[in-house]
Amino acid sequence: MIETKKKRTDLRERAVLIGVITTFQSEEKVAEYLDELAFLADTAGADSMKRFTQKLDSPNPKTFLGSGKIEEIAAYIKAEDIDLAIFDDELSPSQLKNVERIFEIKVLDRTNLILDIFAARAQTSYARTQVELAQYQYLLPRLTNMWTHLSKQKGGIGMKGPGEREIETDRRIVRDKISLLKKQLQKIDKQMAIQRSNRASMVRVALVGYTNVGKSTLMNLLSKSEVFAENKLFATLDTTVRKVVIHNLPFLMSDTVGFIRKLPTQLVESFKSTLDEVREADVLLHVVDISHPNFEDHISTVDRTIAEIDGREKPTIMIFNKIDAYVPEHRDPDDLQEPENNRHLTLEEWKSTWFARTDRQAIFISATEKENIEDLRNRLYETLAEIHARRYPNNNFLF
Ligand SMILES: Nc1nc2c(ncn2[C@@H]2O[C@H](COP(=O)(O)OP(=O)(O)OP(=O)(O)O)[C@@H](O)[C@H]2O)c(=O)[nH]1
Ligand SMILES: [Mg+2]
Repeated sequence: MIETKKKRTDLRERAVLIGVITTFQSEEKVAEYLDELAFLADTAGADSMKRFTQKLDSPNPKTFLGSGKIEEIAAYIKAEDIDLAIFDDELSPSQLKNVERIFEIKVLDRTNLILDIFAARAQTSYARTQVELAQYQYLLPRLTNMWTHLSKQKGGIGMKGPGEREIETDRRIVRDKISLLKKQLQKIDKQMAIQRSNRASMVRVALVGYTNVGKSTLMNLLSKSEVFAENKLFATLDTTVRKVVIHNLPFLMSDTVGFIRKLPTQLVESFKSTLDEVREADVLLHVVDISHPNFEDHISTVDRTIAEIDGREKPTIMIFNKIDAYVPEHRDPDDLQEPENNRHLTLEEWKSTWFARTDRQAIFISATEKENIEDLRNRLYETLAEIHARRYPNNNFLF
């Protein structure tokens, strides 16, 4: 037989990314979403070979995209030996099936990809159980037509977890599995609640923020411990709690899972217990990567997710991290047009905007360059000492 395709030596999969431009999603926004999708794909172990976008007023009910675009992508997939097509938007189960038939490769959406990364990264049995529950919940409505026509041996991205083993299983078994997992989680939750209540008389602080902003790096810095940090999305899946002492004030600090746009609702649901740390915290430290072009969107995503977890307003300190990497976008001084976004603002301008706000404190730091960390410590001390004194009037930590 003649070898038509070039031999592939690496283990990484080759992916195409697909997004749609609509009245709600400008071309610029879609480009940003696809950047993030490419980062997610990279974290999952796939190289993004090409991006396809289409302007759509409403998605095609059968194939999501129009038939011309579908054919164009299918041709590319064949010619370039692509393993995986990833949509930024969620497809209906039948659209997914139809597109898979035409492309003859795995088709994932953003939710699926995030679930896959979580599955690969879950370390403890608690995290694994949570992810598994989310996967089954995602699988349930798609069970009748998921991947049945694809080779089951192939494996790889999107095939970890229940999808791979139990394609033929009927919904009843999946439902049983879901309720079993829920019971297991409840049991662990109870144990964790007891553990939490044993941590007596200490003020509690939770680090929250978008994924990859530097939460774990900051945790390491403040607690002088070693928490896994790296330039990948969702490096942290399990909440880590450390005792931190600033001057003479001890408190508990927890590092939590990062948030992301369109974090699958199933995941938010099953991670709610992990996020009890957030719910039970006295103060939130909302870490932001100011060097990221979309950091303002990230702030709103995180605020929205926090509101979902716990509606109550909590004292929040905004920590703008990575100031060492912040570069304002160049803007022609003669340009009189209203700028489309705030990316031209200097760091000083950002500071004065945030310092002027009365609802939230803000501080600007670099965790890796250790810039402004003393300020942060002092700020934390002031805020926490006050809470501590109010809550434990007889426990005089000062002397
Ligand atoms: N330039 C720069 N990079 C930083 C800074 N702080 C953290 N990083 C880098 O940002 C990346 C992500 O850091 P993490 O601490 O893992 O981020 P995280 O928020 O815990 O991420 P998840 O656990 O994935 O949600 C790492 O490569 C860090 O080295 C900083 O102040 N400046
Ligand atoms: Mg982390």
